[in-house]
Amino acid sequence: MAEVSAESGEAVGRGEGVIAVAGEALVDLVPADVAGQFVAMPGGSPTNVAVGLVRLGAPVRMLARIGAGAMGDRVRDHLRRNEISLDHTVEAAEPTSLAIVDLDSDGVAQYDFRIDGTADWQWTDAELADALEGDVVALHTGSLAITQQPGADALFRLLERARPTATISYDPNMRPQLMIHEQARERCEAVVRLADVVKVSSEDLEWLYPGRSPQDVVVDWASWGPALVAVTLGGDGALAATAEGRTPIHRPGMPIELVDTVGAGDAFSTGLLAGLHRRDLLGANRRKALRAIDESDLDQLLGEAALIAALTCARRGANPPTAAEVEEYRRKVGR
Ligand SMILES: Nc1ncnc2c1ncn2[C@@H]1O[C@H](COP(=O)(O)OP(=O)(O)O)[C@@H](O)[C@H]1O
Ligand SMILES: O=C(O)C[C@@H](O)[C@H](O)C(=O)COP(=O)(O)O
Repeated sequence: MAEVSAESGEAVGRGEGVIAVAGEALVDLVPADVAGQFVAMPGGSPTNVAVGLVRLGAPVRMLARIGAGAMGDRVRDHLRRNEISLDHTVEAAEPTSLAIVDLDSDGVAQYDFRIDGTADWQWTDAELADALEGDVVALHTGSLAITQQPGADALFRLLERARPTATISYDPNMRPQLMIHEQARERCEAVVRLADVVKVSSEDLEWLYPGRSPQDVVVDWASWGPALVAVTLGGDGALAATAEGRTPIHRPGMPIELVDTVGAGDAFSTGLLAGLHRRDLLGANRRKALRAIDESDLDQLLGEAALIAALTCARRGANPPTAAEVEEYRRKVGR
């Protein structure tokens, strides 16, 4: 395990290996300051996680099918600008998916999608053949890419292939308007059973299991195999349960001036994965150590994830902070 600095209480040093992230690379249309206008911002839940990880200094491999035309070019530019290689992406002939964002008066985002026949969901096994070559210690996926057919099954087989060597990380990021409830729940539960780390929002759980409390589901899921299950609760922070623990721990949210919640959940996943990477807790050979994470380390990890999420909520769209921005914020507030 990485050493812990007596000064900050944080793990010092860095884990080895690359975090692979698989899934949609699309364009979010985010409401602009001028009423009725939108700003086109490259996004897609897994893409947001990949960008956030690179900005925090973690080595990333992006597995995405990126569409044709100007929108696809924008997405490719976004990845290049964030120093993410296109080597494991597919330049697809199909169009790029669009997510149209609506914000309520509190800045909480709702999504509408244009995804018919778009590039993201057309994975084949052949396109993913080299996805795990080299030192891949974790594979993160979720959201639409693991539920929308025909590509979702190829991605699921990739998770099965990755499991003997890599930590599997999953964010269901449910989109009810695009999913059939029973099928989505079955797929979600199958991925939870394969995963080591699961991050899910309380909103997703309400849709998946109406009437059940997040506390109840999180303990249940943690008994199915994952070492760590975290449930995000919007401004109320997050809950987390471990495979070994009984009572979930709660980490309150951080007070911020909210601009919008676009990418908040992805930023939380980013914080979790970056923290696990830095603590050298990723990779199948670290599974035992990950399962043994203690309560105070877990609490600290949730705090790091909440900070990344809060800083993302404080600016427009899915625009996660860099390590330097996180440091600057910490210096400012004296933490
Ligand atoms: N109003 C808020 N104030 C501070 N942090 C927030 C706020 N809303 C969300 N967050 C942070 O973002 C995380 C994810 O938000 P949540 O809304 O639960 O997920 P999602 O964006 O996936 O729906 C929360 O756990 C919290 O850390
Ligand atoms: O991939 C999607 O479903 C839409 C994304 O483009 C969007 O940026 C998003 O997923 C944000 O998710 P959140 O982190 O749960 O807010």
